[in-house]
Amino acid sequence: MMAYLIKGVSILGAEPTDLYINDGVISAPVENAEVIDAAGLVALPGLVDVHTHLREPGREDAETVETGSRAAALGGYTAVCAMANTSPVADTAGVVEQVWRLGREAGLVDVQPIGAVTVGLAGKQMAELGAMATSAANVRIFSDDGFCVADPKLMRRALEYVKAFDGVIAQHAEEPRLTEGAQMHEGEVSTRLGLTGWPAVAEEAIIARDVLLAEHVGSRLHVCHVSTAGSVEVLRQAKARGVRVTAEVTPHHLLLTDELAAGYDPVFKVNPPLRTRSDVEALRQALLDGVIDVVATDHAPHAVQDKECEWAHARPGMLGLETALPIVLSIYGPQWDLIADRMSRAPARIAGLAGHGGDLSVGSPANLTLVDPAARRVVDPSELASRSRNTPYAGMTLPGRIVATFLRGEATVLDGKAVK
Ligand SMILES: NC(=O)N[C@@H](CC(=O)O)C(=O)O
Ligand SMILES: [Zn+2]
Repeated sequence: MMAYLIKGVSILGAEPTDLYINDGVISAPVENAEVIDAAGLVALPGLVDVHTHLREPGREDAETVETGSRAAALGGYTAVCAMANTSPVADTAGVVEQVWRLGREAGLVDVQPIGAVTVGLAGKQMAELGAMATSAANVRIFSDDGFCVADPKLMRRALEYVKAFDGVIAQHAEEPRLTEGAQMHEGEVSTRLGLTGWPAVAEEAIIARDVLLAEHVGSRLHVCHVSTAGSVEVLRQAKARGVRVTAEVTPHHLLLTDELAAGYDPVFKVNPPLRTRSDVEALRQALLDGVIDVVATDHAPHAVQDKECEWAHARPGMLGLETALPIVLSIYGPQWDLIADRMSRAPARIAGLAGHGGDLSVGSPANLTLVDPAARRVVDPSELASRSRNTPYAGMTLPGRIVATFLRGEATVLDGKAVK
């Protein structure tokens, strides 16, 4: 294994220093280390994504564990949690172990499978959560993401069940009766465009119900892709009462608004939908306050034929892994401690990923990324490592180039390029 000397690097914005990597950990100085000139670069703990869609098994034309892992490493990630809405669904020990194994084989990031809450994501019958938890994949997060666990009794039982192994239910909060036929955020723009709306209350009502359920049974709840100002208020109150709830926001909900639907370009179609400027402002503040714990990408690759079609027929979802850190930097600037917390430490804690989200002290696992905050780059979809092209940021100039990423001391990205 190669030893590295990362020369003159700023750890989380501090005064430049030399960082050694040897034997998989941040080490004391060693001889014969490969020197990386890191003048002007910032070192962060490797980013951790609690919400990634890798599409394998089933839709390898849109993404594979390997291509998604490469996109993640290039985005500065060292671990991603793979959502269960694959085909077949990751609702058994066999499927989660398959995804876990594919992640190991790709070797670019730690791929931590998420297990489905219900069989086939159908919302009727609880999946074998215990078998997934005790499998080699060691599943701790369970989610029907793509669908809401709408049945309150089932949700309650799932919350109770995962308590035994300190698991967490990650809810895609969408009351399905309130979003039938929905195409975009319900508001002025949807009225003007004549598209069926997805009202904010469909999200807020489920979050309100679920924090009460989590409180009642004393379990852990995680709320996926929070998108409205009202949801932030529900979460703020629940946290103030001590409910064990965590929440994520996506880069796109921190930046983009429903006005973008006006061009009918399905690249802007996503679930939950892009909301209004005042929602964006509330989400930005909630991430600062800690009411929202983490930035999660909801990286949702889709094949060309599923995206480049009429708005109504297009699949919802957008790419996220390769642009998440640049988008967050463009919004918050060099608040490195905030970024490290919301994109690495807190997600590692929620997902129970020991070894990630560390403090880069001597002896800790060398999971880290080096960023050049001064570099700017234009997002070119054809240059992305993802197998899909559905980025909403094409043509935008973003700050922050990911120069290198290390997974347990092995370089997965060097000079801005994937090593394998
Ligand atoms: N976010 C999306 O719009 N789509 C996701 C599912 C999801 O996260 O709800 C997908 O799997 O494509
Ligand atoms: Zn979702």
